[in-house]
Amino acid sequence: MVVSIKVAKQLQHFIAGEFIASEKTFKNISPVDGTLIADVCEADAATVDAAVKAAQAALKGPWGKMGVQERAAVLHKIADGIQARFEDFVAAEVADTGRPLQQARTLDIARGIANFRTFADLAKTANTDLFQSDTADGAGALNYTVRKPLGVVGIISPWNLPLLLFTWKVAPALACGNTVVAKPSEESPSSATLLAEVMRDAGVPPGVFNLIHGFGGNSAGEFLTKHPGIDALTFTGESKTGSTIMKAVADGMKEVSFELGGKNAAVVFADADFDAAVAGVMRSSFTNSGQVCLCSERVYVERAIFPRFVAVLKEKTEALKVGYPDEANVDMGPLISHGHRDKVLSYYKLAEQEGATVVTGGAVPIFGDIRDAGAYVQPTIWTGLPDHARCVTEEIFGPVCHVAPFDSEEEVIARVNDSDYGLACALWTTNLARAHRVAPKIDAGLVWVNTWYLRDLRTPFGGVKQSGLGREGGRYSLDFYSEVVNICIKL
Ligand SMILES: O=C(O)C(=O)/C=C/C=C/O
Repeated sequence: MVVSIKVAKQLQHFIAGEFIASEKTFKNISPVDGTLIADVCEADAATVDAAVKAAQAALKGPWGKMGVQERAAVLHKIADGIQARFEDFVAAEVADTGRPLQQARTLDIARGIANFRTFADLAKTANTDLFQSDTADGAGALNYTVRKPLGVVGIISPWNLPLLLFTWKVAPALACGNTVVAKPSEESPSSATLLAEVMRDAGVPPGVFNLIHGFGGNSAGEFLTKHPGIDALTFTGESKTGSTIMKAVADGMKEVSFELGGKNAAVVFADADFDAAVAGVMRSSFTNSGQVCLCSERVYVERAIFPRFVAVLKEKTEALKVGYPDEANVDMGPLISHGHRDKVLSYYKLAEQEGATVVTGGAVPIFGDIRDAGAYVQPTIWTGLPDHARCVTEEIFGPVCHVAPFDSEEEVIARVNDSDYGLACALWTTNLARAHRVAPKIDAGLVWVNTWYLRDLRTPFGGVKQSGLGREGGRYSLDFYSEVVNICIKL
């Protein structure tokens, strides 16, 4: 049984505090069984323009005059609103993505609430700089910093963790006094639409939060990116889309924050806690059907434990329960769409052409029921590919990893770093000195040791190289979503 969705059968834009339909619509299809979830309105350039104008107007309204304490209270009211409709948000997220109910509850919706609360409190408590400066005349000067809103922030968020990543940008943008025009992915419009209802009911002034639906190129995403009224743009998604957006905003010199792709590594040393490392690599390879930018698609295992590690990983992977979102103990749902499944299956095929040994998986599970019309794939493990194989260098974004042996720290660090990406890495070792020695040598924005995807929302989050520009999280978000101004007073 697929979880019943509680959003309207037509998902509309939310502009200046009102839900607005548009002529053109597209279909939101369930990845569990291929049925229609809802028709979704597609914003044209005029609709996007109306949204940006509403956001600009709202800056001059009560929101622009609101102090940080009052603004923080509004963000807590939004969090309260999500909490009050928790199961509606779970149903919306699960309907769009087919993910296990349990994950939607403990990760996606819980983090939607946490993101608003975290940035409400950070905005209230974050200090800025003050320097007492010497001057030639001995009287001195004071240099202090103030943070001011950027203005209208354009937000384009992805389908893999819909509410989590949507609110990871909306919350700090609002906390810093901006207004927003936000476009969720066309693959996951439901929870963002519910959030618009919560914003309205929480009394967020009209025009502060505007929601538009649509696609990227030649659709809402492009119209938003190119709109002259946008003062900054934040995007999470594929690296190639990131560079397209960067070109689009270059003329207007807009501030941009990008959290992009990855081809993350997990490194398991022989001195690791074996069971913890297996469990950790299972999580970092198969969570959310591998559809997390932080997932490990490359696993390096010290040679001494390589055969045993692969054997146990195979056994655990074959024990994973792939099924309906609301099945008891389900571990993995489908991919987001048939289109994305075609991409992942093309890599499953490519791997065999590149000479991979398919330890397990590599195909589509046959359920013999309505799920066969969904977008499921088997969790998959490969070995035997060379480091330069496309399946070992290109982001697949599915439940798959390639496991390779290594012999020394120097060797594995070089192999991990030999990538166009640099988002995250997970190291597994019980040797403290090794952990502190190796972690800083990894070219990535995030390095976990003996864990994966443990998140403290105050920390900087973002990637190096093709994995992104800038950092989100804690005061890093406050700095991105503000103009940081230095004021010098001559005493
Ligand atoms: O956990 C977060 O705050 C976050 O940004 C996760 C990003 C995952 C991308 O796929």
